[in-house]
Amino acid sequence: MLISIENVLGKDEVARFRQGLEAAEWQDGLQTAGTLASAVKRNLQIADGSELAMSLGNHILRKLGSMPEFISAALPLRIYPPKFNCYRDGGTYGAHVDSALMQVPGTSLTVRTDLSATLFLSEPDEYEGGELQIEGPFGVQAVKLDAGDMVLYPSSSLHLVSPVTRGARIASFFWIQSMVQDEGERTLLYDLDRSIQGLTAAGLQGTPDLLQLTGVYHNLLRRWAST
Ligand SMILES: O=C(O)CCC(=O)C(=O)O
Ligand SMILES: [Fe+2]
Repeated sequence: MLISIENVLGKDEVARFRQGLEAAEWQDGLQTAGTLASAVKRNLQIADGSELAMSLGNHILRKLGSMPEFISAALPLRIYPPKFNCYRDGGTYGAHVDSALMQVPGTSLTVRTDLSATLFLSEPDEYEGGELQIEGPFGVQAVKLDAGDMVLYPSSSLHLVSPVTRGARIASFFWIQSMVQDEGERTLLYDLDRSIQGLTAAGLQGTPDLLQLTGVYHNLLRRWAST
């Protein structure tokens, strides 16, 4: 399942991020590419653990923590500290699958990558190309969102970023270990939660049917979640 979440950052926050990032030191993304990725990765990144990456990353995590749609879709257990990348001058990231396990630098913590996220920090008209193309059960989906919006997709998907032939594409990207490892189970829980939220908004709160549906949600979560 591929989910776009709008307005993770407002336009003023995006502008503040961009100011910081444009003045920052960027390094060759190859420095952190695994053997599989290094043949296809051509971009720039901010150093992991830099003060800027940490402070912007923490801001993103705080925002996401208060977003019911993100919590419902990801059921996050652990989140890899957000990283920042930039593609320009033909920069691209060819087809790859993200590594299954990522150790958080400077810690002994390992994140199993269940979900991958890209939070766009450039507006689509600022650059040519740079679509995130994600392979799914119904073919390839090309994603290019407004600045401040984020896409979530299963880390098991083959994906690529097409070459940026004009301007620059700046983004934050990171991985999430979900309490529900199985993509199919997580999708069912997300769909069920959306229905419950919809029925609640329609004024059915407190009715026996909605209570029962809410019970089913929690009982499935109890079965499928690990903490
Ligand atoms: O830049 C993006 O949108 C995705 C980056 C990516 O796929 C990766 O770093 O593994
Ligand atoms: Fe990737």
